[in-house]
Amino acid sequence: MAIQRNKITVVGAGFTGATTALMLAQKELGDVVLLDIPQLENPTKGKALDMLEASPVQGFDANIVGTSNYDETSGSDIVIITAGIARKPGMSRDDLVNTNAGIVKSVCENIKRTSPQSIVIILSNPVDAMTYVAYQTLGFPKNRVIGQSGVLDTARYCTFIAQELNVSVEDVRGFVLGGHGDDMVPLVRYSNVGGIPIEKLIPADRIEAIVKRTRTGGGEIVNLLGNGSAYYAPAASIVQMTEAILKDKKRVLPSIALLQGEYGYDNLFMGVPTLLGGDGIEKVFELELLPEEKAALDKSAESVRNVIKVVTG
Ligand SMILES: NC(=O)c1ccc[n+]([C@@H]2O[C@H](COP(=O)([O-])OP(=O)(O)OC[C@H]3O[C@@H](n4cnc5c(N)ncnc54)[C@H](O)[C@@H]3O)[C@@H](O)[C@H]2O)c1
Ligand SMILES: O=C(O)C[C@H](O)C(=O)O
Repeated sequence: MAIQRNKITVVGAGFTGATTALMLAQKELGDVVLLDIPQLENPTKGKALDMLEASPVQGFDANIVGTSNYDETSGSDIVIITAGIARKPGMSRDDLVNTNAGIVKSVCENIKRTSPQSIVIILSNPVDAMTYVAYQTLGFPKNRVIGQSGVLDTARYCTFIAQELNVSVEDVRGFVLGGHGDDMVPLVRYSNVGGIPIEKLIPADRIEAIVKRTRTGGGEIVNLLGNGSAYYAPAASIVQMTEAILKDKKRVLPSIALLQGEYGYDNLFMGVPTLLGGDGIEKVFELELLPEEKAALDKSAESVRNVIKVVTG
């Protein structure tokens, strides 16, 4: 009996999109359709074919095609949106809002038509506001419209903690709440190494430095690259979320979710701990926060609201 593979569409075949497509195929999470604009159809086909030709060497069974035609994406289980412009040194993610809102809206109009049952994961920046735009345009239930930021921000945070203590990254646990901007909230109190709270292991001034570096982690890479933004860790983050959904793993991962009263916010998309499984965001975990943690989250929420206002008028 033939088992049908999952179908995953990646919109935007640039740095993050192409890297994501390759990682998805390498993990055999499904067949991948990589889509970019018609002017880039041949390079998109070329990237997909090049990836496919790596499959006999690496031993993965997954088809990968490039296209600019949404009909080829139809019936996708998951759609990942990486389309849009990336920032350059000196820019904030919010500077991308007008251009990327137009792009995300047009992409979502097509997805709504061709993959109406899909779960959509948004990467394009400023990602909290772009997830809002996607939700408005798609008209899908909130569990099927998910933004990626927290897995990446948490990965950076955990990398820096592991480096600080010279321990395995596998033993570091923590998470980052809030918007994907410089006032995101790494939750120090909930972070541990092998179960030991990091506050018992790292001096306060060093923790503060790690929190600061996490908040500006995207900018650090932008400044080093000079002409674009991070893509390896962002792609790995999207792939982890996709795997959690396609394998119904019920992972507890931070995602950008629509908040309707949780944490005291209404009608706001922002990063919170979620349960990711076959239905997308199956639950938002609400934690009790100390007054200073809530104040930091309020500040981050305010920044997200201000960007959303730009797109809602
Ligand atoms: N949320 C996150 O954590 C995170 C992480 C990394 C990157 N990003 C964001 O992801 C986006 C992409 O980054 P990148 O490094 O891949 O940029 P990139 O410039 O390498 O690729 C973007 C691609 O999108 C394509 N595109 C533009 N308009 C399109 C449309 N209407 N339909 C289909 N494709 C279209 C472009 O042709 C290009 O190939 C940026 O906005 C970036 O800021 C977010
Ligand atoms: O920093 C950026 O502009 C890209 C992305 O949001 C990141 O955090 O790497």
